[in-house]
Amino acid sequence: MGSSVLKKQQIRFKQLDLPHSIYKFGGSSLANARGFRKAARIISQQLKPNDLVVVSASGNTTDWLIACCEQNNEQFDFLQKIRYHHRAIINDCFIADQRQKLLDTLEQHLNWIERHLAYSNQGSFKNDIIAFGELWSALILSYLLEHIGVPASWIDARRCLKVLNINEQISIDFEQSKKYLEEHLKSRQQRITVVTGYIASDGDNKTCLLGRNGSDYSATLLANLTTAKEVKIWTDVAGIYNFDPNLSSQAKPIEKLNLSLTKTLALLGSPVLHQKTLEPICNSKIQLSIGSTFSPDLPGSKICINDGFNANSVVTHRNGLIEFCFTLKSDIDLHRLNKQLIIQQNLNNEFSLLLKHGQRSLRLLVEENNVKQWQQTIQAIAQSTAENQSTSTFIFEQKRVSTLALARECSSNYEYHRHFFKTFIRERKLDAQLLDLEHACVAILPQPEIDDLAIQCFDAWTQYTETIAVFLLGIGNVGATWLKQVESRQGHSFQVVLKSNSKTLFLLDSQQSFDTIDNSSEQLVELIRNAPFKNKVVIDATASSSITQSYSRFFELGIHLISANKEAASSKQELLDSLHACAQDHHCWWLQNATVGAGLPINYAINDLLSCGDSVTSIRGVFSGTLSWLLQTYDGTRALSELIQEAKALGYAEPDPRVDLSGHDVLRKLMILIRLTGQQIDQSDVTITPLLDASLFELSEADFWQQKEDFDRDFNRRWQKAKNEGRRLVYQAEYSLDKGASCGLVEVSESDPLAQISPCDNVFVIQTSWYQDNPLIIRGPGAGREVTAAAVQSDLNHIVSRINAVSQK
Ligand SMILES: Nc1ncnc2c1ncn2[C@@H]1O[C@H](COP(=O)(O)OP(=O)(O)O)[C@@H](O)[C@H]1O
Ligand SMILES: N[C@@H](CC(=O)OP(=O)(O)O)C(=O)O
Repeated sequence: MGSSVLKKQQIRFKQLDLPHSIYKFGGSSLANARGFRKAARIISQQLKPNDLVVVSASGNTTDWLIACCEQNNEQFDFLQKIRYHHRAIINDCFIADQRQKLLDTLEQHLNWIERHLAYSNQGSFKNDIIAFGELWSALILSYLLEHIGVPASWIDARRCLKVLNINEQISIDFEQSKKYLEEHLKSRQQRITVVTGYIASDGDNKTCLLGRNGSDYSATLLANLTTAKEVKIWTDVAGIYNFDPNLSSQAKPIEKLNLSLTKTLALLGSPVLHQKTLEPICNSKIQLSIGSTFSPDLPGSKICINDGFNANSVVTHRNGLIEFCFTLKSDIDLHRLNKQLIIQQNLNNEFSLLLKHGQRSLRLLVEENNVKQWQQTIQAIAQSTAENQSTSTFIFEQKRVSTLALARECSSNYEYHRHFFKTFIRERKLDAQLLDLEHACVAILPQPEIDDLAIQCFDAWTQYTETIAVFLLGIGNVGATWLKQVESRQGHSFQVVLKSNSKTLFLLDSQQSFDTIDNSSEQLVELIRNAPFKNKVVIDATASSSITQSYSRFFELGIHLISANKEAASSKQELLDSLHACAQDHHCWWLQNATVGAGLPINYAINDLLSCGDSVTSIRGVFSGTLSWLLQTYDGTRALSELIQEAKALGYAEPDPRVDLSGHDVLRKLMILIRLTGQQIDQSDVTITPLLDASLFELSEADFWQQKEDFDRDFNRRWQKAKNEGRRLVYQAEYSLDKGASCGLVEVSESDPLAQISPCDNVFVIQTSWYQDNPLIIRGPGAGREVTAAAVQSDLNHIVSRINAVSQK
């Protein structure tokens, strides 16, 4: 079918009043009179004249019609079932003449079926018999619409959906279908048309079926042919859920899902949407959605054809399958076999999955009902390719199985899914074959029915995704120590799911490392975004400014943040304000207790005072644990440079110790505290004097160390002078409302609280309205891996309890 034909037809169609929407009501929606009434109400409220409605056979009618065609003595019981089922609907929906007319028509049709069932060659009428299911639904619904005042008519799709039928292999004849459809559209005169789904006809007007559940396909095909803007599939559940909602009340509908997840679900045999249904809309702008006939106000699911990835996952299973194993005596034509698989999958909406194949063996999963047909197909393929037909005999085994799968929307970030799924199977000691598909982990289990196991899997997955997931960025001093602390305790209500250094990301669970990914890249954010956890917390234990560039993305994605990294908190006021606003807008918490005073509760103390109505008038203190250690340890016996190296080795100093020596680290902490008191400040507002001569900080690190003799000598002189005067050298940070902010090396008396500290201590002297004459003093270790890691943990504890409080609401 040339695409030029399609285009030409579309231009012609534009002159007609084309349908905007096509609604499809499935058998589960139309299973009873209530369902028909609900459908009619939705149509009357939402559709416009010229729109189309596609219907399936009511409830199990198609199954019953197929059963009627089986050669056994239950044929007429099934016919009776069909009779009572439809009579009940007609009697409930209509009165008087309309009722009688429909009952008469039904009876005529049933008589026709009965007569044809008696024929010896009834096989040739099988499709005509099965087609009645859709016909009755169209008839009843169009009458019902008229009955409630909606102008409507119905059409047998065999008059407008034309197929090419070559050796029972059916393909859509777009040209003919458009021609007949156009004729119909011209004549419908502002009425809603109800079209029978699932059925079509070939060039000889013989009835052809579009495969089980094929009415969805009829709807998307009609949308393609008429360039409709939307297709909505109405069923008995409100969209595609993360698990079969009829099996668990905990299953949640997915509002938006992309085509790859939808296709994966179809491949795994989920009944909601079939592969073929998606074909006519794949490269179009047609909006496909799914909603519930019984709760039409619920949002339902939208299939986003061109949309990116979300982090949706679905637990899906399929009972009643047969695993086929063939060992052939000659090579099989795999190309032909694959083609046949696609044909049977696509045209008949049959489930089948080729598990494994060699030249002379293959394993295949198929539906229980189709075993015979597959056996014949494979035998035929094997025989046609064997050089000597007698050698093509094969040994064939079959096993009843079910499949359980965890499908995911994105193809990256599958480790979490895989880890969960493997653990789930392993812990239950299930005898399963595991299969890794691009978008799903699949287990083939030797049981014919696994509903209970699927429910357990869904519950376990829900629990797994609801744990609070922690992503640790930076496994240097603080990060690695925090991790050790976490590992040494048990019973956490969070789970560390990723750790990273500047080059590599590790998923902790599986001990797998990813390819080298730069931390600053959008890839890291994507990885965290797509991780399948409901509550996510990032710990930034890096000293990297590039990570801070991702902060706003984290907040936009609803991810909470703990910063031990001071970069963002001490950045430009304007930037900081926008980050806080972003966190607030997205209901995210951003805690930074570890940025100042290591584990000392300085942030919490100030926040508490402010929240009680106090106000801070001044803060003064020693904020650098490193400088505190250096200045308290220095006694003139060892050179300053030697002590600097030792501080680095002990993990007190920043990776480049000059960040400490320049006073820059103190400046950042001072800014963070001032901002915490509610004041605005930028770097240019702070007077800063480095510990050593300012020119030393303009050198490269190597050149800096070349100057050590000079700076060791200068420092010793200054220290000696203070000592001689009975004073102590401290690196002080100071801020007051009237004098502003500064930091630098000062001499203080022995009785000053800033002098009364041990090496490594920080001290904060805080004056507030209420602590004016006798200031509040917080003193204790202000550097060191353990205490800083504890500060991170303290923030995490706060976030965890807030998340838990919110989820209990
Ligand atoms: N993940 C899922 N989301 C929604 N429905 C599902 C899911 N898995 C299985 N189902 C089942 O699919 C059914 C809808 O498909 P189907 O019976 O073919 O509908 P219809 O008859 O309307 O075409 C639901 O009733 C539900 O039990
Ligand atoms: N009635 C047909 C076609 C169909 O699409 O049905 P449903 O919409 O109920 O899945 C079948 O049962 O296969």
